[in-house]
Amino acid sequence: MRLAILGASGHGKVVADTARAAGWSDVTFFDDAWVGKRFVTHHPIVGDAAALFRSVAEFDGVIVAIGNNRVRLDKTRALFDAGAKLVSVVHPASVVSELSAIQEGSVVMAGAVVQADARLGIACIVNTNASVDHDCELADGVHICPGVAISGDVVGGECAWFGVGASVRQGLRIGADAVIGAGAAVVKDVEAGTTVVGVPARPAS
Ligand SMILES: CC(=O)SCCNC(=O)CCNC(=O)[C@H](O)C(C)(C)COP(=O)(O)OP(=O)(O)OC[C@H]1O[C@@H](n2cnc3c(N)ncnc32)[C@H](O)[C@@H]1OP(=O)(O)O
Repeated sequence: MRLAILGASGHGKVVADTARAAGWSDVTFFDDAWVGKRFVTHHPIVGDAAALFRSVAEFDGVIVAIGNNRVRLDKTRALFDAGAKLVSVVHPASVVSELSAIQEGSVVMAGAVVQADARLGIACIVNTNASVDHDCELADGVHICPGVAISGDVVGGECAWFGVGASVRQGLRIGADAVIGAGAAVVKDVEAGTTVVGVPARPAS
């Protein structure tokens, strides 16, 4: 089973490791820095993004491992349009409810938990030891960083970024492109495009 990963960053390294644990036997990277960088750990980088777009048919699965939410989502959509078979990668040591739904191009890292009736769009990241509780709706391109706790019924807008260790009270609406700072405790809705930090979280000055 051949998996192509676009993005040879530290995040890409963890996606590759997660994919291997999930049963992908052959992992190949593409990255625009490939001329000067030929390996991520022992996985080869064989070309740039354009090379992947030319060769999508050669892979059983394709996923984008770029940390920037907008870039990851844009590349994922473009690869879909180019006919790539986008796949989700779920670590076997995560706990994902069979009542949840995770769309293509998303990744769930080791130790993460996704509870019943949670719904995740395309190109989402549920990072190491994060939890997404029941009935959450996360739009395309959301990143839940390591150790984040999202309570039940939370809505995360497109490309919202939940920083490491943040907590979010149940039932809140987090707007598109919002940024939740590391360690924040979110107890009110967050407007689209707003950065909030602190306990309780308030807009960053
Ligand atoms: C596997 C992985 O690595 S996944 C990646 C995980 N990474 C993260 O989760 C990072 C989350 N990012 C953050 O929390 C960032 O600090 C942000 C986005 C909130 C702000 O970043 P920047 O805009 O670069 O802010 P900057 O670092 O310049 O700080 C500006 C001010 O805000 C304060 N501040 C920054 N982040 C926070 C925070 N999380 N909580 C409280 N205060 C903060 C700083 O102390 C600083 O205050 P000062 O002006 O009084 O000195």
